[in-house]
Amino acid sequence: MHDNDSSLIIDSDEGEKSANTSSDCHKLPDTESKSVPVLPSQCRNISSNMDQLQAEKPENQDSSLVQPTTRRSRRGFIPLSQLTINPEDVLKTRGCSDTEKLKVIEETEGWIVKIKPECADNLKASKVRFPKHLTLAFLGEVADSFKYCVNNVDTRYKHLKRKYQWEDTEEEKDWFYKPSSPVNPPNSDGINEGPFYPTSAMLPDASLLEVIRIDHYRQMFTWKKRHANTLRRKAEYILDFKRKNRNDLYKVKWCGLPKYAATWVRPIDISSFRYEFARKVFEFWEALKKVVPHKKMPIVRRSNYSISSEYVSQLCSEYQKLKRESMIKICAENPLCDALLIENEYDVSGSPFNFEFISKNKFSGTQDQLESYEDEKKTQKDVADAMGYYCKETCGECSWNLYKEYALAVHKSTYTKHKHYKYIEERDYWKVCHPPDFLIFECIETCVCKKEGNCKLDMLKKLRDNHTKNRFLVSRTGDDRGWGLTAMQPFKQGEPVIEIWRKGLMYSMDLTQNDRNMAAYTVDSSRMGNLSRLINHSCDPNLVTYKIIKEDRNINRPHPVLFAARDIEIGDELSFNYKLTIIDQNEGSSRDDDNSESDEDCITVEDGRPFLCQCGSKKCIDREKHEKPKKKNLKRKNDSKASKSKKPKIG
Ligand SMILES: C[S@@+](CC[C@H](N)C(=O)[O-])C[C@H]1O[C@@H](n2cnc3c(N)ncnc32)[C@H](O)[C@@H]1O
Repeated sequence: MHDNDSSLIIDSDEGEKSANTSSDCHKLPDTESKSVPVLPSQCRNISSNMDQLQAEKPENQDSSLVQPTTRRSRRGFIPLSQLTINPEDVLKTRGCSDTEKLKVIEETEGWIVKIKPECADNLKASKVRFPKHLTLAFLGEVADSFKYCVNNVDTRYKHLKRKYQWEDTEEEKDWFYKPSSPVNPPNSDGINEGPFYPTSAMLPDASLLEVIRIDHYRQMFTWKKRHANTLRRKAEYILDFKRKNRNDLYKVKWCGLPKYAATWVRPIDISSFRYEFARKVFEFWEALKKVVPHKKMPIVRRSNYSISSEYVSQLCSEYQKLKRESMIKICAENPLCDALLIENEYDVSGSPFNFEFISKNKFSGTQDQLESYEDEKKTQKDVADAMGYYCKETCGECSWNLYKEYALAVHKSTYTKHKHYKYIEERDYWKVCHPPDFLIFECIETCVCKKEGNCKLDMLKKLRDNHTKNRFLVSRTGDDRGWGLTAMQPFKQGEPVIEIWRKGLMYSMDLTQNDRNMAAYTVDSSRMGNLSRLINHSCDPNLVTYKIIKEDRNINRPHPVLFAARDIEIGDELSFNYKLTIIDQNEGSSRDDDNSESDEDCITVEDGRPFLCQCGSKKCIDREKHEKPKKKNLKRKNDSKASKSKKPKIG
């Protein structure tokens, strides 16, 4: 291990300081041409440099355990990477002598101490007091040598509190003592091997906000900038580079941590995954070459250098592209890979999958209701069969007949022979070809075209058959909208994208069309659903909802399907219009924000819309509300100036 203690301090503010003082800081070799920009060939030197460093590391060093040492840093504390925490000692220092009972501590992730849930009560009984900020994060205050960490955490906590204006709540005081259950069951030795205790299980009665906050703290402490270099985390990619007094610093985005947790490190301080890091450095220079003009690349003889922010943001989007491409490649190369792609570069909130993932609608009513639903379905189908609503000679016959009935009955419009899908020859695909407020009737098994295998009107079936082939990325939006769904393949305008099983805040969508006498049916994905549940609202959406009628030929049981409203590229966030409606309670009138579709399935929330829209589109209904107050002030100022200037002169 590198024994220069000042090398510990590598963060955005202090990295520079340490770089100045350190004598063996990493720098690119000066031996080559002095005016040559730093190019990938030289990056290989970095990697060989790091190989050397790796070799210097004692073999038996297990970085998952903090090692004992007597060496103290110049600042008077022991570098965390050189500390050992002996759980029993810790307990002794806290006056807990019954070590058999209190098998308390698992040491993980550098310096975070996890307390086994069953011990929490014992600790409570033995009156061990933990500072509040530590209890929040489920840390233990373990030894005096950790004091500085505690102070650090304290400062961090105060900062966060100020930043997010968090207030203490009553429950917070109690959080530490709440029993928890680990993720994995104990192994044969009775030891819990779960990687982490999920906050929701740990705090079953905590509100969602509290759970998020605790998770946030826990994560914060795992990536503390000061110790980023000792964390056992892989570098995901390098975001930025600067040279300060001939010392090179790289800004690293760590795997599993948000972008804002990126830290400045010197390669020499990277204690884990060095080879990986060297590769990332190499990739960084490769990517940088693509965006920074040759003239502006850092030259070796310059002792100070930083990349202009314009190039850094270009580099980030380049990385994003590369990352997504590699995700797609991984999926394509592995035909069995039915994994969900999840990406969160913005914060530390956990998985969005707090619902049961299902691939078919489930009926949530009682057995009686289910039976009557099945009976109704059967009757409808029998009626449809008897009426001959299936293709007898040509594909599309069934849909024309059904459409005729529907158009005349519901829309009272004149019927013209109708086609649901149109073949676009030049681009070789079938697209939907009528407005979304009409139902689509698809061919069924009784149809002759189905029997002969030349049906062209069964898009929903194709969508279902292909549902694993359509690739999506679940991604954090980076604003208050939470998670969203991103296309990982292009879709052409009019193509079906995904079957929808939820709508709006309530994650539900009413299906009933026009028969007020029939029981209403709703697709509700609050507890179960598919990926469509994660699609956000937009006032200028790239998806549009169509309703498709299949086997039972029942217009009150359509399958909502999202079709591409325009061409969608890889990386575009998917969105559709929730048709948010405000009911004006005083006047009893409703305002529909989108008149293009019928208002049968609008979300109507009596005291206003369920959320302020943050879709960011030019057509956003809440755009004005998000505009910076500065502008308004400016406007007000201008107005008042104008009104002053307009004042008629008296006399
Ligand atoms: C069906 S969920 C969509 C997935 C959701 N973003 C998540 O993380 O679970 C609908 C919720 O997402 C949020 N949301 C969706 N679109 C939004 C928008 N345009 N502006 C603000 N919030 C939005 C709202 O909180 C809404 O209740």
